[in-house]
Amino acid sequence: LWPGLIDAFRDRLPVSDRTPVITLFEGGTPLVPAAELSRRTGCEVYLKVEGANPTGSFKDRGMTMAISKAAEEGARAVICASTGNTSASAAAYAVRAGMTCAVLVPQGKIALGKMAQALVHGAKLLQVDGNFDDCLELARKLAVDYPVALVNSVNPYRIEGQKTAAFEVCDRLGRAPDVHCIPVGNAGNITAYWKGYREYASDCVVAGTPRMFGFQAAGAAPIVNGAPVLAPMTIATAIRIGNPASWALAEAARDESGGLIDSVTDKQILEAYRLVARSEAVFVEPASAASIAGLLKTAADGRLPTGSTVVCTVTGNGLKDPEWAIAGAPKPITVPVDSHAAAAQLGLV
Ligand SMILES: Cc1ncc(COP(=O)(O)O)c(/C=C/C(=O)C(=O)O)c1O
Repeated sequence: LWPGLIDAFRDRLPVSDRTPVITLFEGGTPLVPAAELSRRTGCEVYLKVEGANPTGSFKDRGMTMAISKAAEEGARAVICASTGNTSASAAAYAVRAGMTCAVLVPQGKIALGKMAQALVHGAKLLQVDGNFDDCLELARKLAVDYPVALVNSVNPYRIEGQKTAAFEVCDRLGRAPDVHCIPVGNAGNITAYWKGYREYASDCVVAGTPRMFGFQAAGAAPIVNGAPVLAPMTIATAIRIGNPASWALAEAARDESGGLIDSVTDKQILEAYRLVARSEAVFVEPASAASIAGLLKTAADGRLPTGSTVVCTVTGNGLKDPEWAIAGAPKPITVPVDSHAAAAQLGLV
């Protein structure tokens, strides 16, 4: 039986028997072999399906740690800025801890499923007349001036929780992958994976570390451009971030691992989004498909050596943002209650 993240990796996390364990039994997510992506790239490709976490994204890994440590420190209220998934997760874990939760989201730029989660869990939600970067600046100021604990990925406990995904990949494969593909927004997750891989390698649990391949949306690619993006634009609203809080750490992960950080267009993201659902039966939200789009891009341009073992983290559940699945689908057909009519429409006759 899966004990939840903190108990699964207790000896590798900054917890003690004084740390209350606030958990929704997150982690232990599927590592799904991707036959079609393997065929197309000539590699051995796996998907780390983080949409299978309790609130539907990888954020639960960081939140079980951040909220448990906040509880240990006596916090009664938490705050975060979010493009949606952090707020959904913080709201849920705050309920488990009996804390109040304030979330700051960029006005009109949060997917419906994520907004629903924050609201249904009773978070105090403020829409900020600005983008995510403005929200994070505001959340940081509030956490300094008021008795609320900041649970964004600038909180090191978030990174500690999220690094466990790298442990799970290695435990399941029996080795570190050659390459790990991941979307990059505020850059906490690429930082966390790299930390986890380095820890496993330095403890000789695995022989080596993967090259980290991070991918930003072309309209929100500050690390690729080498400058903040003042008005980030992408349909992948989860990574619509122009000034990542963990910018330097993401570059360190790229450079130390001999990897890369590149961008993919919204068109490439949507193509990957549809491909992975149609061929691997995994429904991810658009931002998550950036890692698949990046896999395909680097395979096509020769930067991904054939025969590599590759893991792509798909970070969020497709149910969070279903509009793009519907927008791209053929219009639904309506038939009378008549089996011949239905058979004809289904091409059975
Ligand atoms: C589905 C999904 N995929 C990728 C990312 C990028 O991860 P980071 O590079 O660690 O930021 C996010 C991030 C979301 C938030 O930053 C937030 O919820 O505020 C996400 O929700």
